[in-house]
Amino acid sequence: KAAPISPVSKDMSAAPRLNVKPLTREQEELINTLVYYQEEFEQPTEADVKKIRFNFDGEDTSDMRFRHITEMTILTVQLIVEFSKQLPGFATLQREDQITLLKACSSEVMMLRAARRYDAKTDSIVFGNNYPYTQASYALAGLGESAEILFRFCRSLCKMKVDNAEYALLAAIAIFSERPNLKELKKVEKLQEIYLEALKSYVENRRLPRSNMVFAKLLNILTELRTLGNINSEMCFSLTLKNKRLPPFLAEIWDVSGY
Ligand SMILES: Cc1nc(-c2ccccc2Cl)n(NC(=O)c2ccc3c(c2C)OCCO3)c1C(C)C
Repeated sequence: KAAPISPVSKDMSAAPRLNVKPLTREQEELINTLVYYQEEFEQPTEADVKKIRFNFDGEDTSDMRFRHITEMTILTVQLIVEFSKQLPGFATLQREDQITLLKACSSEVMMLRAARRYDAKTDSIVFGNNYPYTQASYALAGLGESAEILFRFCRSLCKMKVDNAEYALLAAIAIFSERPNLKELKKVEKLQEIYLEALKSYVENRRLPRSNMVFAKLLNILTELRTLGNINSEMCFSLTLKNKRLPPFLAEIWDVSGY
């Protein structure tokens, strides 16, 4: 019985590009696995979202907005953890390194998820409970200037027409990144290399006519994610100065002292 045609190979039915290596079977499998789990852990369940009290009827204060964002973020970070655990190779790492990677990548993958949930028509980010976040609603929650940077990032990825496979691979590459205090750095780098190779092959074999340098632009996104993640850490710290507390789960995963 022939193996089922995986979605990736289906749209590879066009003639292979000139002197471009086709995706290997393993790379196809890897990408399909990632896209599957990206879908699996895309949205919080209805039940979870219901738990987030979201009745802004009456006065809609900055605090209520802020709390709503923190609760949505907790659900989303938990989905990122579940996605990471399914990544081929993740389970081969020591528990300590798994934690190090998850703490460091979570805000970066959050930004990727925000970009993926960005809707150009309404210029808003539609997280889990289908409540659109505009730049204004971010500002209302007290995240004004960082919202500017986030929305610029979302628009640029939207213009690049980053597809599901590329989002999933970018997330995996961000997860398997060199971070301080890793015990098995070489192992993480080796894993990242596999995902980078798969992304390179995937991009080169994508049929849709796209501007060149797509792979380079996708790698550039990874650098941007580092910057965004760092600004998030600065933001976390500044919140403690403004006495805006983060929920313990986020304070712990993002190393906000004094939680
Ligand atoms: C509870 C909570 N949830 C988020 C968040 C919300 C949406 C996407 C990504 C993140 Cl990390 N953030 N972070 C931001 O909203 C945030 C912080 C700094 C940024 C940024 C965002 C979205 O985006 C661009 C660069 O700087 C926070 C706290 C820290 C307020």
